[in-house]
Amino acid sequence: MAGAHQARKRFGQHFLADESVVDAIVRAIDPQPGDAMVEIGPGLSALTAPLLDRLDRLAVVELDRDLARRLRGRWGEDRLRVVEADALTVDFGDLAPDAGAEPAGAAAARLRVVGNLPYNISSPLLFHLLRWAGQVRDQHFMLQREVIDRMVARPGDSQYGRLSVMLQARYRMTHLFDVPPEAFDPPPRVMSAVVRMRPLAADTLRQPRDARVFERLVARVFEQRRKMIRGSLGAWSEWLDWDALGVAPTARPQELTVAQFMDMADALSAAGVTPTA
Ligand SMILES: C[S@@+](CC[C@H](N)C(=O)[O-])C[C@H]1O[C@@H](n2cnc3c(N)ncnc32)[C@H](O)[C@@H]1O
Repeated sequence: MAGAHQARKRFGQHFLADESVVDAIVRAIDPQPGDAMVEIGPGLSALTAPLLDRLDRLAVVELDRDLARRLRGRWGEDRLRVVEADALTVDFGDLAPDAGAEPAGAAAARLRVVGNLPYNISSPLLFHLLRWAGQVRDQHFMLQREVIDRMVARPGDSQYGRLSVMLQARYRMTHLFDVPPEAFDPPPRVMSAVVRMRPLAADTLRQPRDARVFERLVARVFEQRRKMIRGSLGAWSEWLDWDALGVAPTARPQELTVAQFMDMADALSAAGVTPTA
């Protein structure tokens, strides 16, 4: 399957080799001709080719220079825009294939992001992509099963943490199906799965007063996940009226809901606390 290309471990290269899994992912994505879609890590085009069979155009972000060259040689620029870059540094708002052809923001608001992601950067990439959550229609990703368990974990679950809270504040996520190591060449050591992420509808989405305070608060308490939140918050805890919040200062972070984290962050912002304080 990998042909003449030698899979590079440092780029997390595990190429999909099972056609039935490719079909299942493409069916889940359900690409339509006019979609503004971006694929991260196209590799040897296991997903790219069937996506392009259905789309007018596609943009891809690939870090491996050899793979980027192969992709350019296979499709014309009018169909496939190859961005040779580290997805962690890419401005996805600029990438929608027909961005610029429509009024500002309109194309980006339809952005669909897909990919069999490099597992070594999956969490930072998910955090990076959060910046465009307001412009995204949906995201479909193959990830390590363990990462998807963390994304969809609920308060009280052992996997519930920073990733769960930050993503659930913006997205509704569905674990679609598992994919075994044998579906890849070379096979990874872990189980994989496919997740669908759809931004929360406007009537359920809550924006924190200061997104940076919310981010800092969540990061801070989960840095010491076994500690009571009052202890992890240090001086910040003095600004909080625990009774009014309905939160026990002795609670551990994995017991709190996304809404409770938002309430705490908003109380801190209202008190004038800054993310660096
Ligand atoms: C797991 S492979 C998937 C390849 C292909 N989509 C498939 O399903 O067979 C991950 C791909 O992401 C690329 N990649 C790794 N790190 C990257 C990064 N930081 N930015 C963009 N692409 C990256 C790798 O070169 C590889 O092509």
